[in-house]
Amino acid sequence: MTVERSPAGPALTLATPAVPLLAVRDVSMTLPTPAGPLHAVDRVSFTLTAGQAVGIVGESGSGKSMLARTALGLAPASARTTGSVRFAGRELLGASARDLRPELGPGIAMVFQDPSTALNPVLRIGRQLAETLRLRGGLKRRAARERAVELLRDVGIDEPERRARSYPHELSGGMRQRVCIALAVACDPRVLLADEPTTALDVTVQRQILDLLADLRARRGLGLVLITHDLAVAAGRTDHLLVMYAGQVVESGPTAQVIRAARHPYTAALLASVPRLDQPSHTRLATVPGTPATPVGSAHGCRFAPRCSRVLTHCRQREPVLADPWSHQPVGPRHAVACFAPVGAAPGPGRGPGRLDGANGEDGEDGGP
Ligand SMILES: Nc1ncnc2c1ncn2[C@@H]1O[C@H](COP(=O)(O)OP(=O)(O)OP(=O)(O)O)[C@@H](O)[C@H]1O
Repeated sequence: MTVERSPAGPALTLATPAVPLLAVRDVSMTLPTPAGPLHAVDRVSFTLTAGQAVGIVGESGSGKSMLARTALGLAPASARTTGSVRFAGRELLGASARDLRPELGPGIAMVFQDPSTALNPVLRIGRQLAETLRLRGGLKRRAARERAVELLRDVGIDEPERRARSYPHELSGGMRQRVCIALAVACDPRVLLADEPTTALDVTVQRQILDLLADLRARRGLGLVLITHDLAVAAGRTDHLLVMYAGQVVESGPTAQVIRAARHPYTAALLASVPRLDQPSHTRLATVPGTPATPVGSAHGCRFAPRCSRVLTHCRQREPVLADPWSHQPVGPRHAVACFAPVGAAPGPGRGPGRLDGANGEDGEDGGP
């Protein structure tokens, strides 16, 4: 909290930093499997403020969806969860589904990968929207019908009055996803969690849907959590990035900075696998070598070590913690990495996350997690 002097006189005004809408602190989620406990989410922390977009990226199985579900109190029934998730000041972890409904219903909404499974195939889309508005928004029948059409217009559907009478199968994949987004924002949520919202769509439509999410975020001051396996989707669309590997966040920082100067070898490998416009079309894309780790049972050392090009003996023995590589401070709002040999630093056993070569105060602040 900072104190500012009013220009009109000696009276003081207090300027508080943005209060997080969603504060995820040290959240872990373990699932029982025949091979032992699966640490699907391991000590993850982040915050989201109004109007901010946080991207969660990582390969398939890295724990992105499980993190999102745990944060919403939707982890599988057999899961063991620890940590804290506060939404608008209220603790969500450990609360029953019944207790959560009044908070989550209007407060947090989700958009999923496959719009066709999220819609009822035998109901016209206007009816589906109107039902949601009546049941969850408390609108009367006529007001709900009118609002449904407004919402369709709001998410960029042409001729919304006519389209409201369509069944889901009569719409394109992009239009169906727009309808799902309309359903998600129908009751004015404060947080929108989008889990691979464009993975099932072709590239042009992907861009339109991402533009729509950015537009809704700006107009409604929504906090957006964008989950994707594709760094290119998160780049330029999010303020802060969390890179997940085997259930852990291995790098966290302002998106532009992480993209410009990735410090974790895993992030660097993910970046190398993103196609670039200036690459000749026949260029073979790099892939992250090896297969993703499944965090089952107890393990020693860095989970990425078996696939890492910069691995040290040390990395197989001790687990690196997420820390600010410039200041040796625990994870803060700026760029942090969990690596003993971050990209840009001369590797050396026992140095821990430390000062990086050439690293200085050039990194942007985003006030993020
Ligand atoms: N219901 C479940 N029971 C047991 N293990 C599960 C269950 N759901 C997911 N997992 C495991 O939890 C880990 C994290 O899965 P999660 O779905 O969060 O990954 P992800 O990063 O979202 O990948 P994807 O994009 O493929 O969904 C994986 O090892 C996965 O196999």
